[in-house]
Amino acid sequence: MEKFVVRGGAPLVGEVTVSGAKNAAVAILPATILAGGKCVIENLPNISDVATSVEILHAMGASIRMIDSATLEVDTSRIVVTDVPAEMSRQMRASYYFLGALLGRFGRGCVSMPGGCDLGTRPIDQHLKAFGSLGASYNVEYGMIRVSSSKLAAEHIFFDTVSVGATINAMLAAVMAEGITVLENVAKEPHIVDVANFLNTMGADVRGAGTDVIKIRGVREMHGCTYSIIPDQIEAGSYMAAATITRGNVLIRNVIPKHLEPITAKLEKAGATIEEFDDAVRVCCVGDIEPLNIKTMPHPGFPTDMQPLMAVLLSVAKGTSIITEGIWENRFRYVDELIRMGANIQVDGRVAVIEGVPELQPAPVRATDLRAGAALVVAALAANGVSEIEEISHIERGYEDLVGKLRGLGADIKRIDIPGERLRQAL
Ligand SMILES: CC(=O)N[C@H]1[C@@H](OP(=O)(O)OP(=O)(O)OC[C@H]2O[C@@H](n3ccc(=O)[nH]c3=O)[C@H](O)[C@@H]2O)O[C@H](CO)[C@@H](O)[C@@H]1O
Ligand SMILES: C=C(OP(=O)(O)O)C(=O)O
Repeated sequence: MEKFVVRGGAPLVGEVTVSGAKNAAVAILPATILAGGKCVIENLPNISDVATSVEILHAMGASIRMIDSATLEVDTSRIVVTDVPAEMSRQMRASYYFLGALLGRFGRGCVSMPGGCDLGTRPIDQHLKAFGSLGASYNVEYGMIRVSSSKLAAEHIFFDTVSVGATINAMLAAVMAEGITVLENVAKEPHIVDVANFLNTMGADVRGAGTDVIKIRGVREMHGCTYSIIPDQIEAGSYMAAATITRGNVLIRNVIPKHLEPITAKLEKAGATIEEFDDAVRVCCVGDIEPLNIKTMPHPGFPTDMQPLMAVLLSVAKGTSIITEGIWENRFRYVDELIRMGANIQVDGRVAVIEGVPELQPAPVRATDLRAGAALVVAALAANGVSEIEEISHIERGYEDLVGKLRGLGADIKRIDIPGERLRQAL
């Protein structure tokens, strides 16, 4: 087991470069299956969810070649296996995208119920509804989801709830279905647009991504391509929050400022000064943190994945803030850990009432999920003294080289292996 040890209390200062978006990468890698040929994917983040996706592709018969640390060539022409190994698909949420991609190319696919962050129930009924509407049959048995179809046909699908995963899975399954598929009430996140752009670069005809309605004209075949993944909105937002709470001054490079707007607006209200450039933002903060009310919503609303990071920031605001979680039924599990660090937060269902305290205290804490883990690291950077964050494998699912990037900003943080550290102390 590994942990981060952070000595906090100093402002973050300098420049940091954001990696490619996790939630786009984990959809684009399975989508290469639809090419049945070679794709070169650039700006891939070096995170464990990407490693798992690559391992799955490899296990299914794809050839993978590393071109550089952020670029892979994925050749899916020789894929024969359409069952994703269960132990691999359970390691991440996005393994469900293999279903859509396999169904689209081979008319069949099987994955185990996906893993990912524990945020309460994470149903996949809308994914199955989309597959069913396109003419596939499916069953869920012994934790395995199996889909199959002799011929997919276009359909008009109205989603009952706005779902990132179901929108992407429906696009993957429909790109080669005969006719024009219309998807309504879809998700509009930047990664939805990125996946649609990738599919179009492979020869698909997907229009309207980023709006409420996506139209897909089925094509007979697709082909390989070269594609660069968008920067990670949430990784960028995490550094923005860290710069603000530590009263730092950080230039965050490789971002699309437009994607950050909901985050920028809230951080400015909290007291940060944010300067936008073409592909960078500078965040600095000198004064008090002002309290805020935030409700998480589908894009272009405030992103739920930033919610724990904002809770940390608001725990040292001058007054009372309210955060309402509009997407997940149980995304406040980290609050107990934050309370160990001196925060004053009351949670009632999906609402957290945060009474700002003058400062956070260092403490040993445990990452309960990916963004909760990142939020605790940010809390530790703000707390004067040494904190330890355990269960960091959650964090490493989604943040490339968090330690290296934070050290580049002057943070005192290290990653240690707990048994190794005990041995060193014993000697
Ligand atoms: C790998 C990935 O991209 N993960 C992101 C994705 O998760 P994920 O794709 O799992 O999230 P969804 O957008 O599907 O879920 C949104 C809401 O819809 C509900 N729902 C979803 C599917 C379904 O079939 N039925 C249903 O009821 C969920 O319970 C939730 O309340 O979007 C979430 C919302 O922005 C983010 O927090 C996750 O970081
Ligand atoms: C919830 C998240 O990820 P996943 O859906 O992969 O669990 C996240 O990225 O914050």
